[in-house]
Amino acid sequence: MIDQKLKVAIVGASGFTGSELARLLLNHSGVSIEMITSESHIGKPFSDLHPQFFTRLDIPLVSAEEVSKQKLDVIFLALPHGVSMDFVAKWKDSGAKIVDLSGDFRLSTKEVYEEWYNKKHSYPQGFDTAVYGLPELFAEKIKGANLVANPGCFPTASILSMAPLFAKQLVEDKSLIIDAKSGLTGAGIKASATTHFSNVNENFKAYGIAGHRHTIEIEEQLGALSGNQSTVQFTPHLLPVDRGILVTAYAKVTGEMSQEKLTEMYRDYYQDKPFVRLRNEAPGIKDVRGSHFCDVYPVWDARTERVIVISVIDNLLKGAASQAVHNMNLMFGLSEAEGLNQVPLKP
Ligand SMILES: NC(=O)C1=CN([C@@H]2O[C@H](COP(=O)(O)OP(=O)(O)OC[C@H]3O[C@@H](n4cnc5c(N)ncnc54)[C@H](OP(=O)(O)O)[C@@H]3O)[C@@H](O)[C@H]2O)C=CC1
Ligand SMILES: CC(=O)N[C@@H](CCC(=O)OP(=O)(O)O)C(=O)O
Repeated sequence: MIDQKLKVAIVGASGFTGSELARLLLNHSGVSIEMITSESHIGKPFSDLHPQFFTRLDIPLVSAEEVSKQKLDVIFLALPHGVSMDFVAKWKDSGAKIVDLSGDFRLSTKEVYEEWYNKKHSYPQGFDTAVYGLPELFAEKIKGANLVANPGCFPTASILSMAPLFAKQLVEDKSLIIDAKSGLTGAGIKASATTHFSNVNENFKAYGIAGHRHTIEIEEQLGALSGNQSTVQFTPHLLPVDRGILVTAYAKVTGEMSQEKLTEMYRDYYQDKPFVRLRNEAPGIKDVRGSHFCDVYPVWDARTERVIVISVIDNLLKGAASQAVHNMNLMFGLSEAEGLNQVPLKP
C-alpha cells in the first residue's frame, strides 16, 4: 500500500514550540515525522533533549542542511526571527509547503518589518507571498498558500478578542487598549536574566511598554479586518507560570450597545469556528492549557460605556504549535481538527 502520509520536517525542535509540534504531529493520523533538526545537538536522539518523548520519538537530530536532501511535503520552522527568513529563501521553491512560526513574514512590508524588528540585513524576496495564518479569519487564503506566517501568541489572543467588533467597524479610533499577560515559555528556551527563577517567581511585571513588536502585528490585522487604519495601545506582562496568555481588551464602540447585542455579535462571528469558545464567565488560562482553544468572554460595561473582552490561549499551542498544525490541515485539505482535539489540562 502506498503511504499517503504527509512527510514533515520540524526545524529548530530543541526549543519549546518545536517540541510541542512534535507532540501534536506524533498523534496526527495524516503525518509522518521524517526529520527533526537542531544545530547544537546533531546526532542526539530527540528524546535526549525532551525526555517526555522517550520511547515515542527517539530519532536522531540532524542539521537543517539535511532538509534540502529529502522530498518533503511540509516544513515547520520553529526558529528565531531573522533566522527563519534565510531558510525560507532556501526552501521556498523546494516543493514543500512552509509554516513559519517566527515573526519574519507576518508584517505587510519590508519597511514596517525593519522598523519594528530592527533588522540589520535585508529582507528576502518572497515575503509578499506569505499568508497570515489565523484560521478563524483567513481559512480560504491559507488553503491556497505555500508559505504561511503563523501569528504571534499575543496577536492571536488579541485579534480574536476584538475581531467581531472590527469586522463591523464598531471600534472607536485609538480607543483600544490591550493588556496582556504571558507565561514564561513565551520567551523561548534560552535562559536570560529576565526569565531567571528569582526574577519571575512571586513577581509580575510589564515589559515592552509602548513599543512591543506585536503592537504592529495586531494593528495591521485588525486594520485589514475593518478596512481602516487602527491604533492599539498594547502592553505585555510576564506571569510566573509555564504557559498561558490572558488578554484583557478595552474599547469604546460607536453606536448603541448592550450585553445582548454584544454576545449575539460574538456568537454569530464565531458560530462555525470550533476552536473559539464563547464563554459566559471569565475564563482562566488553565481552561485552555494544553489545547487549541481560544476562550473569549465579551462584556458590555454600561457605566463606562466600554466593551471589555477577556480571551485566553495556550501560547505554545493556539499561540504557536497547534495553530501551525491547523494551518497545515487547511493547506492540505485535511480535516481542520485533525490532531487538535485535546481537552485542556486542568488542574
Ligand atoms: N514560545 C512561544 O510561546 C511562541 C514562539 N513563537 C515563535 O516561534 C519561534 C520558535 O519559538 P520557541 O520555540 O519559543 O524558541 P526557542 O528559543 O525555544 O527555540 C528556538 C530554536 O531555534 C534553533 N535555533 C536558534 N538559532 C538558530 C540558528 N541560527 N540556526 C538554526 N537554528 C537555530 C534552536 O535550536 P538549535 O540550537 O538546537 O538548532 C532552538 O531550538 C520563534 O520565532 C518565536 O518567536 C511564536 C509564538 C509563540
Ligand atoms: C513572554 C515573552 O517573552 N513572549 C514573547 C512573545 C513570543 C511570541 O509569540 O511571539 P513571536 O513569535 O512574535 O516572538 C515576547 O514578548 O517577545
